[in-house]
Amino acid sequence: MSTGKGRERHIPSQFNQGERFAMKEALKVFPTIFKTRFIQHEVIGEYSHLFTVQGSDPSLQPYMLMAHSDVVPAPDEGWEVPPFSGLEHDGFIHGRGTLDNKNSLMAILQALELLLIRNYIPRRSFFIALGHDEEVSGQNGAQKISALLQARGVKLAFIVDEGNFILDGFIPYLKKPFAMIAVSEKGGINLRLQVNMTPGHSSAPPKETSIGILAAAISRLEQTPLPNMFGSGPLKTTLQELANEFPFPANIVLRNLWLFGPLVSRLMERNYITNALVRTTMALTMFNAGVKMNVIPPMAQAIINLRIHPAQTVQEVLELIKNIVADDRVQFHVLTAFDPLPVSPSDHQALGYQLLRQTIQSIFPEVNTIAPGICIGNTDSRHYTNLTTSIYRFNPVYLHPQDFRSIHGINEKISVQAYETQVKFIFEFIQNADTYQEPIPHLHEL
Ligand SMILES: CCCCCCCC/C=C\CCCCCCCC(=O)N[C@@H](CC(N)=O)C(=O)O
Ligand SMILES: [Zn+2]
Ligand SMILES: [Zn+2]
Repeated sequence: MSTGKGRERHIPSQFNQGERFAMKEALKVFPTIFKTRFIQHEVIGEYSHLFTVQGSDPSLQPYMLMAHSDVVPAPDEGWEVPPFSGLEHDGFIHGRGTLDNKNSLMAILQALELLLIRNYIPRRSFFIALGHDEEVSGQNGAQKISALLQARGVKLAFIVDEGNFILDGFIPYLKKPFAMIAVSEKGGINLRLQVNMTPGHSSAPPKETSIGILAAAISRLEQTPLPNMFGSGPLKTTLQELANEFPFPANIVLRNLWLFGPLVSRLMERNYITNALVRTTMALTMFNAGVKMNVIPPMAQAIINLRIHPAQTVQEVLELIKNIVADDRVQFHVLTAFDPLPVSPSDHQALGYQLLRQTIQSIFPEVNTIAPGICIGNTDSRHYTNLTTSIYRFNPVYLHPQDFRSIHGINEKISVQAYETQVKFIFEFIQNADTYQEPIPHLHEL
């Protein structure tokens, strides 16, 4: 495909020592961005940021780069360094948000700053949308930005958001890293289960209390995994793209999933991360009950966080859950719910996907395989399906299983080198997006 190389000059992504130091230390604002006349900055929903970078060729359809500034909580326990210290040591920047997703927010702004310092003027317009409430639904950030852009009549060529990575060490026998660009994401349900009972004196307890009834229901759910849905959704494509990276006979197995699918699906469900690719998962994340040690508890509540496989819907999953619980004393309250997202195009005409592919090959020449896949987590990009059918969830950062465990876990960190490379990737990507190639309209499969 044609690249932005057709432009007058391609700015090489080489940064001097001073810039690299500033990049690492840059917790200041980005002065050049804020004084550039073709960049508009707006604050949306009080704390989210929308940058509109006006390109020189208004005939090219704009795209959007996304990130979010908020993070999940991080109690000090278990952390090597205080989770909000931002301490740098051993070549790593430590802290909550260094992988999810402050690294992307800073890298996007840093890359743009470095381009502007070099008198870069984009040909293709683009937006930078930085949400402040991604971890708690995105309703006041991304959702409002999406509504604003829709009201302005904006349509996007594609979106790039967080969601997947360059994966290294996730699959046994696969020694090489590979890039998985998530072309869809699972659906989600936050479900509250509740049992109410008449309180009383604990010296004469009923046969079962609200806590016992709810705990038994939760135990049945944990002992009854939802069906393995291997074979539907982007996973088969992911594995087939990966086949060449595996030694014999694994490569033959992956090239013949029509025959070996059941074997592969059984192997995938053994590991908690790959299991999340083959089924709808349930996680009991909150349990509240009891008022006093000598009072029969009037109420017990539990929150279950479900991530829905692309082959299922919210309604189907709720039905399955109720059948497993099978106890009329347990009440169900759906707090939030959304179906799995549509699959974005990844063929040779998919502009956003091909630009990611091109830039990955340029910045990470050691990565031989780039495959479409699904994001097992959820992202703010789900709020933008009204503006584009091409949403890609990918951050150009190596991720190992222990790094994955640190996301929403403990000891989240990013190496200085990985952060610099992420800046370099975005620096190149923005220029590559200046191609004259335009997206081909994509109709989602029904
Ligand atoms: C066959 C290849 C194996 C592939 C293994 C997949 C490894 C998992 C890699 C990345 C998943 C990490 C998910 C990060 C994006 C999720 C961002 C997030 O935390 N979102 C929140 C809030 C929300 N938007 O719902 C969430 O709860 O998901
Ligand atoms: Zn997160
Ligand atoms: Zn995130």
